[in-house]
Amino acid sequence: MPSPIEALTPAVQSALVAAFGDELRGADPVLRPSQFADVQVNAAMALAKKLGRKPRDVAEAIVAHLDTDGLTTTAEIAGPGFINITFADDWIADRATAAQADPRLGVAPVEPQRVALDYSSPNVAKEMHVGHLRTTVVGDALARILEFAGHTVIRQNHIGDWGTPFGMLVEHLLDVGADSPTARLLETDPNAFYQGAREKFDADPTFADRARARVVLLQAGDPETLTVWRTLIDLSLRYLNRVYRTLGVTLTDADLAGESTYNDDLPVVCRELEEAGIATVDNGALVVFLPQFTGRDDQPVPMIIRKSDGGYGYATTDLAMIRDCVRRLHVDRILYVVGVPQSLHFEMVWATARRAGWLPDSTVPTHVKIGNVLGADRKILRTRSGDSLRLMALLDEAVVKARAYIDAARPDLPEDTRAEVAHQVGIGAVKYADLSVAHDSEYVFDLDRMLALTGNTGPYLQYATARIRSIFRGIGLDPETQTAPVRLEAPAERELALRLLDFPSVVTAVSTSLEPHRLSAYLFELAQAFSSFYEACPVLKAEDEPTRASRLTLCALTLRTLVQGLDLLGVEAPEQM
Ligand SMILES: NC(=[NH2+])NCCC[C@H](N)C(=O)O
Repeated sequence: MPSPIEALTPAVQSALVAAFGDELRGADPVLRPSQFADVQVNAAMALAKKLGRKPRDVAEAIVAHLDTDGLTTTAEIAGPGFINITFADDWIADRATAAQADPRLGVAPVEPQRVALDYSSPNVAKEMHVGHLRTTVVGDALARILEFAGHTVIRQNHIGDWGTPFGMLVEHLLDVGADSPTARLLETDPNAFYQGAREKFDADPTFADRARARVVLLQAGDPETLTVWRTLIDLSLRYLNRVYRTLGVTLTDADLAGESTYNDDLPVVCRELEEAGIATVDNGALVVFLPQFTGRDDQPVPMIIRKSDGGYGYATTDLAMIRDCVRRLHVDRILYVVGVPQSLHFEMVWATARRAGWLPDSTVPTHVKIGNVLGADRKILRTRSGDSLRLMALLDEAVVKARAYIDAARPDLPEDTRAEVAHQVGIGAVKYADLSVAHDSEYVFDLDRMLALTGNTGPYLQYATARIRSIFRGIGLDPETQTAPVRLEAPAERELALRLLDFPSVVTAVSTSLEPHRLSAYLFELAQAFSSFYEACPVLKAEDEPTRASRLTLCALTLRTLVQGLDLLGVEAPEQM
């Protein structure tokens, strides 16, 4: 279902053609939301210049040829040549009624694409930190939004499960035994397991030698070593999956594509690039030089794909991943939800993949850049001892704080309900805070602000949904079955209905721009419009039955839109709070 502005656009385009001829077919009529009307047409300004006429005359000609077939009531020229347009109440009301009857709230599926989505990607045997919170939460919101829009999403969690530290980790696991309490640390406190291995490595030269020999065995595919390595990964996955379940993200073991997945492809990638003359040996390493990427000295920046010791890095793995995604999965798009600093790395990998013929022009790669999470001192969030903050500890703290709130606000709720609501509110607050700022900007991690019941926060929106549910609970009505026709009289009703009709275009826009914070901003505005409506318009005590029924439909549609919108962000909406 097109938004009001989208519905009006073709009519204004036709008016442009009717007034000024065929060369204006397809021209952008520049429709913008306005504080003076429902929408403003700004096309006259630019057109006047082009046509050598006064903007007001151009605006008058557009209005004279405008036929909106009942969609609008007035089109008035203001100032130098703006056209202020008002939508017809009946049209808005009919659309709102139709949206409430539609399980997809008017969101029409788009032309489906196959999208590979690389997100989360933490390292095995390491605690996830707040940086991973963002790559996980933003990636998961994008997965949900793209799927809802109609695309096929192939989630790819590139866990760091390979590399030199695994010699030491495997050797440590062999020493302590897979059933030991130390091994169980991988599930509960992976950093402690890692530290244990590291300390032995630094203190005990024979252990260090064994660790080095183990790396060689691991890379050679020694079956016994691979079995222990597999156990290490499995134990670590219990930790990762616990974080994912706590966060309520949609990643499962089926989405794992660890770095090790591409081991067999890495030599092939190197050989093919060398044979094609794209990579050359330089000081013993195999490197790709791309003339378009130059450093300060104007010399090309090398991208190393095989180190002089024969080892491989991220560049080679990422090249193998592209090659595989295009060949085997036939993707139209590849999205990488990864930190801002990796930007040049990805540009170089894509350029190399294009030259090698692995990335056709029809496949579009995008780096969804993730900004840093800061502490109150505006430096990267760390513990007092300088370590990166454990994600699980932050999440636990958020839930404890939410629990204190709900215990005080709703002592009437049963204990297990309060525990569940505290979880939904605590986790929802942290996720929403992350999703309400542009993904490439930094933000300060502040639990008190995230948990506030006012402002653009998760709890504010969750509370708005709980409040609407309580209206329906009070009269024993199911909001899903509330489909009485919407009628518009009060300005606040009209304002709310107009906002509701924007949902489909917001979802579609976010699925293209990959900016979940625009959905958050929309939901916040919608909740505010609902608040104004609820203050100005009595619902249960409305003056007559059709008005009451209409207002209940507006309440139900608002509830469904907020809950659906929050769900697309991966934020749960408690039944009560
Ligand atoms: N292609 C990628 N996903 N690269 C990002 C890897 C992130 C790395 N595993 C980390 O935890 O820092």
